[in-house]
Amino acid sequence: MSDHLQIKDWGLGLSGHTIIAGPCSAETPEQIEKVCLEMKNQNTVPDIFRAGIWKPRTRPGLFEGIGEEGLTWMEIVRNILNIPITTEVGNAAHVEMALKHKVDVLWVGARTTVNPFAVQEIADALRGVDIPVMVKNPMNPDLQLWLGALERFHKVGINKLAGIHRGFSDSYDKRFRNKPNWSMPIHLKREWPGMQVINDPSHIVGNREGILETAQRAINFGLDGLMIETHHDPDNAWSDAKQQVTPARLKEILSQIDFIDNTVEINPDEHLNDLRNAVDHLDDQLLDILQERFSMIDQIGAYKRERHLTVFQSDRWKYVMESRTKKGVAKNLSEKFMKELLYCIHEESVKRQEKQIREAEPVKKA
Ligand SMILES: O=C(O)C(=O)C[C@]1(C(=O)O)C=C[C@@H](O)C=C1
Repeated sequence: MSDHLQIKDWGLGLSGHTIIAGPCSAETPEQIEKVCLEMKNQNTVPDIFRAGIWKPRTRPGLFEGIGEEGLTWMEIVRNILNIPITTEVGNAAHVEMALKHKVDVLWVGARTTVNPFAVQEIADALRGVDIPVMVKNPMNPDLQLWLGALERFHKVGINKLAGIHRGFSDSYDKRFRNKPNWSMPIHLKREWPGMQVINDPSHIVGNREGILETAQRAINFGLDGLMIETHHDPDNAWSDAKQQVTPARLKEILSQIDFIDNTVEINPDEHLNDLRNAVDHLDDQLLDILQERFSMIDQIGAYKRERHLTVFQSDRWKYVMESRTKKGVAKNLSEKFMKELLYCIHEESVKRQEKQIREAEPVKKA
């Protein structure tokens, strides 16, 4: 997996954070021309121009993309902006058309990433083709599906790869169109060292107002670029009207973001070294304490086995959970963190005790 190429090595002349912008959908040649001219006039030319040609819509009857004809309009982008172009592909026929019209970068949407059959079909259509592919996270926060889709492309020889974090479907949390889960791109980067992830704040927030804040958070976390839907007349866009911004607003957003350089490795000075040494020491203590706790847990496990008691003790667990969470919150630890930590510890405790019971000699009945 290590032989994949980062965005700067895709041969497209890109460096630093990658900015991808353009309309949600290609609508008419005039629309493409207007967006490009406004980008040029505003002096806010992205690194890559995006335009949806085939739109996966949740329900039928909405604008489902202009289709192949829209790809012929990409010449307009090349003439005005002279930058690479990316579009979404959802099946082998889309790939064939995109390649025919010399699209420079492909992306796979969240609805496709969830379906390994569809991803494999696209990957098979790309066997032997040298083109970068960006894979959006699946609709649900399943890291394995995301990784799996990237692996399918890698296996057919695509080595120019990146992920796109566009948030996750969550029908209860109305604050977002697709809720961000910042742990996911970080997990992806941990699992596949060197894998870069672009953030798509437009699909995360689903409106124009929240884009700047979400984009800044993505950069703070160390993501590698932004994909922002941009239209010369967002209110009258044929799809995603609420979340598209004008080129002028794009310019404002990009000028307000503090682009923290994520390629610079920290060269620790004495102060940082001291702090890290202190953390090393504290982590050692944490591990000693955990070792001690699990030794007690094993003793309780032996007791339970002898007395023929179940591993899970709900009243005791409720007390542990509530009392520790309260204490943790008083020590400025978040309730969410406390609950996750305690669930994790409890899960390990019950697994150990159940294993003790399973592996021990059966207790003789008196
Ligand atoms: O108190 C017990 O019975 C334990 O085994 C300890 C412990 C824990 O991890 O704190 C583990 C399992 C039980 O469900 C309740 C609590």
